Amino acid sequence: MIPELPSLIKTSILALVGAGIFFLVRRLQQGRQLRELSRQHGCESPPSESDFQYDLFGIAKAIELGAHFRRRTSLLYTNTLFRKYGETYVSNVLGYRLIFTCNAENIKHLFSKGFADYDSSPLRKPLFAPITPHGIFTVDGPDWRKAREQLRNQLSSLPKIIDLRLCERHFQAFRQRVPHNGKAFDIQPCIFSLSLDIQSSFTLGECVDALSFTQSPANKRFVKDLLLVKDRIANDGFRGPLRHLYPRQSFRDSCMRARQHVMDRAIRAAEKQANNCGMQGTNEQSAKGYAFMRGLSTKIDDASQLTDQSLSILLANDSMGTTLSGLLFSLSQNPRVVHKLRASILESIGLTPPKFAQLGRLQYVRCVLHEALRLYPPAAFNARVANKTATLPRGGGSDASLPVLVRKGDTVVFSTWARHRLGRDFGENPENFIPERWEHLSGDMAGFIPFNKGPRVCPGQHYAMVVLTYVVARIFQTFSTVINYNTHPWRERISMTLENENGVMVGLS
Ligand code: HEM
Repeated sequence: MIPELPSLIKTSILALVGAGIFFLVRRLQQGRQLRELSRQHGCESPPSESDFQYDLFGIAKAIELGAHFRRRTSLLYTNTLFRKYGETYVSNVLGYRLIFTCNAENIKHLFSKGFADYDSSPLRKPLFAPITPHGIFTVDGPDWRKAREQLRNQLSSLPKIIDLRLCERHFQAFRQRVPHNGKAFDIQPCIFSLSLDIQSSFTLGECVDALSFTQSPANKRFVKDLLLVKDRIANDGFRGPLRHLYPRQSFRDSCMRARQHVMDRAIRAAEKQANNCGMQGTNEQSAKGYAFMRGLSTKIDDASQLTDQSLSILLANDSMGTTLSGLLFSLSQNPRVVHKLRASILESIGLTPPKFAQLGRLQYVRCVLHEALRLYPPAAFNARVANKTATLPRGGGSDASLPVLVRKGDTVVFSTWARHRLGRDFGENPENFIPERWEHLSGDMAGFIPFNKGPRVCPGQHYAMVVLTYVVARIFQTFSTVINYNTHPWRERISMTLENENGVMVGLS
């Protein structure tokens, strides 16, 4: 029977009041539980951003963050806030509670003891899903452990997986791009192309020829799609929920094409693997050399999963570009270091391209790379979401020495950029490029986190250091001077990694 209108209204009002009371009681209960937990762990609140105390819905703060991202001042802005509020403070962005930290103990906690309490996927999954739905960057828990295990063996045996003859071929292609007689050019895009060529050869077993003057239309399209995808992921990361307001068609198209490009090769690798089954040995090391995808196809027979993991490795590639671009920018302003760097390389190994065993001898190359990774960490920011009520060891109370309660769903944003530049972990003048500081410091030291640490540490760390050492050695065996043509200071451009918005204008002679 259809109830009369007045009784329908009455029922609705009663239901609404009931729901309201239920909601209120639950909030009060949760509040009481949180206060109790806070008391048990000795937690105190960290400072909240006072400039936004009346911004109840976090809209003004979101606009402020967006403006800094567009003006390329996000890193300066957050460092200013760390100086103002201390190493840990809280912001409200569009109703989400964000805890910003650059405190060494808090970051160490996220990497180690507190690792299981925090996830990456709530933030990354919506961003990466169209390109790598089940890639290692996108997943947590058992899926992540499985992906990690699959990658571990493929990135561990360095002399087997790194083909220095191939690196040399790519270096020679890079050399073709350097104008003669120290003429000015923007070295940054060449460096990014060099690392993409190295990385695509390594991952797919075929080069995308980003440095070539005769790149095929298919490779050109693939590189263009990858760039668009990476840019969009970075922009959407900053936009948060507002990303839904922006059209996504071209992003989806690029994801689909880039995935298909890699999928075609994954299918071929999986078929080859199936044909080789039963034959002696594996096909990881074919006549063409090692290819990550072929190696992985001995572990994964599903082409879609193989595509996810291989594309993830390609997306991680820019980090080497950031490191070299930051290094060359710093060197352009430090002729003393360039002179010392070249002399140290020539003294250790002379002018012939280094062999694998010789790379470890290049101590000063290691120092300049560590210094570049410190000042220009490719992952300048990172974030985790609490998957249950958890804590951070520091940031609470008037002197920030007490633990902080982190509620389930809160986001902890940690800044590698700030950790590397504020404070005294690295000795005097932390904002300056001084490779000699690494003659007394270790790359394993607690506050140095370009590759993160703990279970989710970058699995490509050692691979990257070998390849970077080779490239730096070859550049400075070949050239003795870096002429500085930069007329603007370094300015952030946050994509999947970090670039100099103004380019890196140098001459090599
Ligand atoms: C200078 C070069 C590099 C730097 C600074 C770097 C840095 C990082 C950082 C900070 C992470 C952790 C991200 C997070 O937990 O949120 C990471 C993850 C990762 N990196 Fe690298 N990376 C570099 C090069 C590479 C290379 C060359 C490869 C592959 C050959 C690679 C493969 C990966 C993978 C697969 C992950 C995901 C690990 C996981 O989620 O368990 N990286 N990298």
